[in-house]
Amino acid sequence: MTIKNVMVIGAGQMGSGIAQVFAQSGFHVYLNDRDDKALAKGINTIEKLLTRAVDKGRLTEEGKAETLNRLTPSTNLEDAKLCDLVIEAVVENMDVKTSVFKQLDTITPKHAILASNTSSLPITEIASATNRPEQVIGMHFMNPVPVMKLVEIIRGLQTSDETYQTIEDMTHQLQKTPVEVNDFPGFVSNRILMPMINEAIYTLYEGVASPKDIDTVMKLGMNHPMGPLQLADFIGLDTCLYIMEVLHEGFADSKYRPCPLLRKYVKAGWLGKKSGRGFYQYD
Ligand SMILES: CC(=O)CC(=O)SCCNC(=O)CCNC(=O)[C@H](O)C(C)(C)COP(=O)(O)OP(=O)(O)OC[C@H]1O[C@@H](n2cnc3c(N)ncnc32)[C@H](O)[C@@H]1OP(=O)(O)O
Ligand SMILES: NC(=O)C1=CN([C@@H]2O[C@H](COP(=O)(O)OP(=O)(O)OC[C@H]3O[C@@H](n4cnc5c(N)ncnc54)[C@H](OP(=O)(O)O)[C@@H]3O)[C@@H](O)[C@H]2O)C=CC1
Repeated sequence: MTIKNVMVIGAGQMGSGIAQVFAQSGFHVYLNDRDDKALAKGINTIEKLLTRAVDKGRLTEEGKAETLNRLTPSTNLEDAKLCDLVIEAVVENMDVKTSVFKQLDTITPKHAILASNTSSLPITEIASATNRPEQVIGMHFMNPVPVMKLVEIIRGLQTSDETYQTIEDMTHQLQKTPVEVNDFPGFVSNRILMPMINEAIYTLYEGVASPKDIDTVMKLGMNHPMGPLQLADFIGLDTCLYIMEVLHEGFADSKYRPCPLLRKYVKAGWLGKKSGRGFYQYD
């Protein structure tokens, strides 16, 4: 199948990065958000990152202008009727995602593939909100999308081989490396990463060390590029909590219980870097 037009839904940190990578790879991209302000912020982030790429000599001014020309901001989901592929990157909540997929199923052309950038939610359940489960798939990018090479591709129970192959080929076209995984809570990435982050939060909660010292142990002791608490702030504490809840519920195993401190911070609106405060404070 030939994919020309792509819609990315949700202009947050992941959606804007995904839209940028597709536009830089020559696709026409509709970046959709229900909120004008969020959309403007997403486009602004892309412009800044492209300018940085020009300054660093990785992109020409012409390449930057062409990339921006391929990006169309959208607040109308009906624009998806022009798209061959839609990638949903809204909040990590099953009800919100299934509502988006239900609408997309009626709006998009019959051939269109519907992908989710979900971090942990079952693709099979998202697919069941549509009448085309064979064309629904997980396309899980890593944050920050323009930098990270991995895309976890998740097959739902009914995802067809043709859909899988199209998305795998597309991942190579984006200069990323695909890894095929089956539909289990948290897939591979967050089944391993998020319990480590949750354990770091317990380590803080139990007074073992300060946030900075916990992060230093993992950075200097294990060569991680960011400490787990800094990484949690970077991902978003709301997203971390939602993922832990999916693991806890999905495996029905107490080893995945979210740390009470994580819940407390999310309730306080301390969502990490994006809200200005999490385990650290940001200007
Ligand atoms: C939750 C999920 O479902 C799945 C996930 O995504 S989990 C999160 C996965 N991501 C990680 O684990 C990231 C861990 N951190 C890192 O790899 C690194 O700290 C990092 C790549 C983010 C930054 O690298 P660094 O060497 O510490 O900093 P820095 O030198 O400033 O940045 C390196 C490059 O990344 C770019 N970069 C950094 N942050 C960026 C961002 N938010 N968006 C786009 N580009 C970014 C910088 O522009 C820089 O590129 P150039 O200098 O070549 O232009
Ligand atoms: N953060 C990370 O490191 C990673 C996150 N993910 C996954 O990507 C998805 C998005 O995460 P992230 O970008 O961090 O989240 P953000 O909070 O940064 O962005 C989500 C965006 O989606 C918008 N949105 C919410 N509901 C709708 C809707 N119904 N229609 C259109 N737009 C909507 C939000 O708008 P508003 O603010 O108005 O609600 C917001 O602009 C989640 O599923 C997450 O699990 C995957 C990999 C890594």
